[in-house]
Amino acid sequence: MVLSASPCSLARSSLEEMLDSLRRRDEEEEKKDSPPALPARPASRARLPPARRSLPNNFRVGGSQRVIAPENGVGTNGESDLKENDLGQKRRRNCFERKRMNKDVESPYVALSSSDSSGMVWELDDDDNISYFIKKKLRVWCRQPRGQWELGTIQSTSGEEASISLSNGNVIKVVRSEILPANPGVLEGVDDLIKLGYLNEPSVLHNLKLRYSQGMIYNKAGPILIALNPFKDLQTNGNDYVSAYRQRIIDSLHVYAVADVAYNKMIRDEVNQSIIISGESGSGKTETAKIALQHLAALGGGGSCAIENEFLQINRILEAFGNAKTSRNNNSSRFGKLIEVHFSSMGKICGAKIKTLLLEKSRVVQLANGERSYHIFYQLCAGSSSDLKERLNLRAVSEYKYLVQSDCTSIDDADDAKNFPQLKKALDTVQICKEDQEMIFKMLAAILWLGNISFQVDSENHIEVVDDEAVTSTAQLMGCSSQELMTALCSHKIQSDEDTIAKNLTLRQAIERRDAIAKFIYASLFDWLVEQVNKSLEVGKQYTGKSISILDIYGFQTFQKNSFEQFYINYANERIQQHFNRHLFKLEQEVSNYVMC
Ligand SMILES: Nc1ncnc2c1ncn2[C@@H]1O[C@H](COP(=O)(O)OP(=O)(O)OP(=O)(O)O)[C@@H](O)[C@H]1O
Repeated sequence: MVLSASPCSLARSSLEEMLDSLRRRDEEEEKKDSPPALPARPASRARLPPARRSLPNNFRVGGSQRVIAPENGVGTNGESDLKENDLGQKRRRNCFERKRMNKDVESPYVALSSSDSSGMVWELDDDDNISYFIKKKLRVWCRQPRGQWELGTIQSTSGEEASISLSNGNVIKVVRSEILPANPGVLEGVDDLIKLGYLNEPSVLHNLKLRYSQGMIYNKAGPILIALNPFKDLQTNGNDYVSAYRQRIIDSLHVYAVADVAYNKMIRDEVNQSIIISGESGSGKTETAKIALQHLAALGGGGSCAIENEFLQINRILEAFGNAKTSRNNNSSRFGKLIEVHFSSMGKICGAKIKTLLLEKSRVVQLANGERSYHIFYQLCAGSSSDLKERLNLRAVSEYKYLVQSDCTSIDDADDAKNFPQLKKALDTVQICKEDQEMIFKMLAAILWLGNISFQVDSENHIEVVDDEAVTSTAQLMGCSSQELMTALCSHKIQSDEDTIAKNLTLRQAIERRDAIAKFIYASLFDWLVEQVNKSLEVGKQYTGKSISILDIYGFQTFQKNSFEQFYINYANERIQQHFNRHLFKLEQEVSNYVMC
């Protein structure tokens, strides 16, 4: 999962600014048929990766391959310098491919003559690289047949193959293209990936894994924070930890640092900030967003826990109505959210706004095996009082077709019955009155009963609704007559200039109509709830124009059958990934330019 803080304009949401800027540039791109430019980034204070600083000043870029090499030639440095240069140079090489031999040299660099005014330019030569690695017994990564990477040292080469002695003592043969240079031990477990001399896939994964095994879930990649899901409580959050962090008793990498940077920049530079959280489903985006929000509440809450508590209760509502168990995550957010926290000129929280996007409506009517619908349905069935059950004619989960179409109705470690009264308390906190709460539960029960409505086809191929308890309960909960409901489910009205013609639906169309009504009710209910939450966040607060936004949308998804929803979700993720790539690589490019100047 990746986090980054970036400033945007004052008046508008920073995400809106970012998306607008991307849109504008894409339009230009279409015209020019050239890659879109980057969105605005901080002009100053770009943190220069330390690895760059270790490059000698006399490094030049040679040839069209843009290979960076030392100007002074072979053997001018000692062994350590060579290794250092080696690290600086080869970070962009992908593998030891066969190229050209120069037997006279001691180092992996080979001199090439150049017509450019700077004289000699140096280029890495891969056979010499390998000789150098063999001679110095430097470690390499080699890819195993099943795709995993193993650490070893090259013993010898023969044609396109190399013999690698693995750390467990085995010797294996690997093709050269499957060998990558490994970083020296001194770079093991660096906190910033940019410090790695070789920035290849196994080196990055090894570094993350090593730190993870030592309980360090946070890593940096330049200005980006990489948070790994610990799947357990590491006791690195909470009020005690926040105050220790603020007093600088603890200064290890943390989401708090990202929130701190965003907060300080907003106050100092008076520029709105965004924290963008991206990653695959179950990687910990929502948890990370909560931790960032908790820290912002501590920074801007003026010592009071009220705002923190309010965020907690709002979160409970959003999770009940917007989260569900998926095959990857027992509490997966099935919607995206942008939380805008507003601050006064003194840096105190003076309001917040939640914008939600892309709620997965299809989940209400269609479930994959091992997955559940939205938590609220199970909470309502398990936790409502007998009075409420009677008013809603509510049954057990097992009696509703929408809920039993998957083989999963409960979650380990989650108590639906216990969560329901807590949800009602949260609804009270955001000032949703008892009458409105009753209406919410009525709508949920109506959706469940709607799913139980079935159809039959008569001898003349006419479709009819089976007039049973499902129809009467749905109609009663919706506040209409059974006949009105059955007509709406079976026929389609076409309005002509003079007349209204009723056309009978086919069985498939009727089922789609029924499901569409259920999805529409749920999506409208969700939007209404978010509106109520925002109203409660607005009470007595004044918008000052200063804000920090946290974006948390659910990750990429591919199912056996993908719909327009997946297209939307994956497209949104693509754009965020694109922003991340542009942000990171543009920064790299700037540093390159800086080094070359
Ligand atoms: N920092 C953390 N500390 C402890 N547990 C965590 C942390 N981050 C994630 N988890 C665990 O992993 C689970 C999944 O995390 P989370 O719901 O945040 O993932 P996500 O990336 O938001 O997934 P989705 O995209 O499906 O919503 C959490 O329910 C929690 O059990």
